[in-house]
Amino acid sequence: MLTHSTILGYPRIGPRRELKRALEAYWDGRLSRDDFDRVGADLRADTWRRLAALRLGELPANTFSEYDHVLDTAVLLDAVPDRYRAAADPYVAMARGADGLPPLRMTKWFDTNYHYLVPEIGVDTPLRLAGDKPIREVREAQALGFDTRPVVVGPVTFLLLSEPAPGSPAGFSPLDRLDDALDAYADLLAALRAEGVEWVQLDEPALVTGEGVAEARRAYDRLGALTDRPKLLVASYYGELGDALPALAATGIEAIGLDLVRGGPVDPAALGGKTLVAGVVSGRDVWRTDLDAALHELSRYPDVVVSTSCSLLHVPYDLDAETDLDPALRERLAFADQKVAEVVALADRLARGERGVAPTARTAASDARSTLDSRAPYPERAASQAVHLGLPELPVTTIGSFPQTGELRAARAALAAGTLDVPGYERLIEAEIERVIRLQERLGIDVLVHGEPERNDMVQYFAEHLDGFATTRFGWVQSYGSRCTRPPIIHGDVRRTAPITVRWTRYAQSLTERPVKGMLTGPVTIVAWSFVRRDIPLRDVVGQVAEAVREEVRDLAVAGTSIIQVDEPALRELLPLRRERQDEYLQWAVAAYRHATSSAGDHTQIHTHLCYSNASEVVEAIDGLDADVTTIESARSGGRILGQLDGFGRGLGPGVYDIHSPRVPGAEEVGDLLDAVLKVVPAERVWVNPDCGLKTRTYPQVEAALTNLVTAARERRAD
Ligand SMILES: Nc1nc2c(c(=O)[nH]1)N[C@@H](CNc1ccc(C(=O)N[C@@H](CCC(=O)N[C@@H](CCC(=O)N[C@@H](CCC(=O)O)C(=O)O)C(=O)O)C(=O)O)cc1)CN2
Ligand code: MET
Ligand SMILES: [Zn+2]
Repeated sequence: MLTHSTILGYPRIGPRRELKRALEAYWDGRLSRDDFDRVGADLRADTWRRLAALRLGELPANTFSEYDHVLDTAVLLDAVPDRYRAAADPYVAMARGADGLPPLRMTKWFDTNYHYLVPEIGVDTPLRLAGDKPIREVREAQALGFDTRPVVVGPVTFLLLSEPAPGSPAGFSPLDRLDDALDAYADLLAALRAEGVEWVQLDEPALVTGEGVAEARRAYDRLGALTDRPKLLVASYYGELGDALPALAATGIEAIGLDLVRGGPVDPAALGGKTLVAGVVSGRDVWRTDLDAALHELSRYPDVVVSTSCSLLHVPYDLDAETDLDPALRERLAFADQKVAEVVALADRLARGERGVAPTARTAASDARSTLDSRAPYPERAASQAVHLGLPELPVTTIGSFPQTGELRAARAALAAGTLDVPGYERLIEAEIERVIRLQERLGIDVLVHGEPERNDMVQYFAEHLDGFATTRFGWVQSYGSRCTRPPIIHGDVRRTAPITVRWTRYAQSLTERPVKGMLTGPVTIVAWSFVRRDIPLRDVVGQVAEAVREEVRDLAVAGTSIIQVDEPALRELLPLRRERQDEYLQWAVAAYRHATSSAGDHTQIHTHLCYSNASEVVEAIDGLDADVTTIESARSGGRILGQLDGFGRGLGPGVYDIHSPRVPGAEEVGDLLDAVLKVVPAERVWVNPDCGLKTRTYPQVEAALTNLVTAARERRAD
């Protein structure tokens, strides 16, 4: 049997973002491959030592990644599209693109703010054991004296998250290749057994969506029946297994991981005698666990290992680093290391025969805010906006942010350290806004932005200016590759006490005759990218934030802002993973957005922006937002969203520049994407814009790319 405590995974970016810095230095050629590898090895060693020091029973391995664990799995299985194989570093080329080669598509990992690279699987994509990363990590741990349980994305989830390679026959699905994948997994299991590995964890979070149940049965019947293999833990998380639980329980695997925080309790008999790896400590929030309630739940199962509900990838490392937090709030919090300590404490108490107490029922009843829709129907608004704005056909705009330069970040750090005063900081921000305005005028952009230089992050910035939020100094969580965020903590009622953005928008507008878009983050996104209080329903928290955004929209409009963009890139993120719960969510999420924007008059043009959203799943809801203009990610997915937007009756800007790659698209490439848009959407409603904000890019890249956007738009206007 397993020892009695474990975790499904641990953060990997480093407590001070060591991996981020090393990655960026390695990509820039400032760090050698050897030195980069050493940073990774140190992070892995520190992780195992830390977990052992916290007295965790069973340590995971292969939780590290140089970019993304789904990409790691594709490389492990040799599922590398041919076009990348000749690149100097195929892994980096798939992640970030290389000369002339766009990267793989990137999208959200389930309902989290983590993003993975989407593998492409075709009828004859290789699926064979070609790599040895899990084996290397196991050996590395052994050399340090630790026996570990390697964690690998499971075959069903891997294939469900993949997309058909371009040119696949109609009706082909990557899951059709399950048997080939299982051959490779069988080889991997044999190889790990040969290393003396006792347990392997195969992650199958995709099963909580209700898909892949029959395939999971087939996969684990087959892997379970192998004789030359370690014991198998199949881990599910982010929800309940539903029908997949009896399917797994009927196979020959040894243990099942359940998310008991999100999934709720199961009948112990349903486990078919397997060990339960019981996820009772939440990996999705920063709240302390109710240990008595968790113990009560744990004591229902005969053969149990205490665990986290999912990997700790989504929470910061260590609360002890946050010395500035209000002590009353700190008492309620637990980051990764505190959660590990909770798991260990629970295992100790369980071993002593403690049984805990049932939790008291939570209060629920939601008093959803009703929308005060005051805007006229779109055609009327559009007419009044057209007169007011006088824009050319195919107007060119950007999504909001311009490059966040090292000087800006350093200035913010200096402001926080007290070595730069507020007026000095504000002068710097104004200078940056002026630079951004002049640049856009020079490039011939039609609707300008102020560039968001004053914002550390589009959510954290608003959190810092609203009551009810706390923010952290070191609470970094990986979003993708080297990019991280510090999710704010919503711990009380949210309220706006003063205007937040009006000053900067007004300043930007004072510099130019062209319209400057006001720029706000929407209520769903602010909540989705924060850690949320649990004592009131989510929709009520979103309702409070919507009210705050509504006040800001009103103040911007009163200040004369003629276009206001309210971003909702996370609209799909909070979408329940199971279909049957999705409609209700979409209804209140859309209502919150409409409430937030309802304080604008009809002549104020409302824009919204979505990205990474697999927007196809929420097209109707996007329509329901009723924004006058919607800018949406499209370039990186080859414009796939276009097929679904023909019914969309308002302004539309499918991105024609993939800003997530350092690659600059030529005017012709941009023109081709634009032509594809013009085939589906009438020209008078098409906008020309990048996929997302430009904050992660450099000025030379941005200048070159936007020049090409303007060129492509002007050529088509002339036609
Ligand atoms: N919250 C959130 N989620 C999102 C997005 C987003 O924009 N925000 N976009 C999508 C993609 N995800 C992204 C997530 C992060 C970043 C990003 O660029 N993050 C920055 C950090 C942004 C930030 O908080 N910056 C702070 C702190 C910067 C910093 O590193 N400061 C230095 C000190 C300053 C120096 O000398 O450089 C330090 O702390 O060590 C600031 O500007 O003030 C990064 O990883 O580098 C981009 C996209 C989806 N999810
Ligand atoms: C992740 S969506 C980003 C929207 C934001 N306005 C920006 O341009 O950065
Ligand atoms: Zn975006």
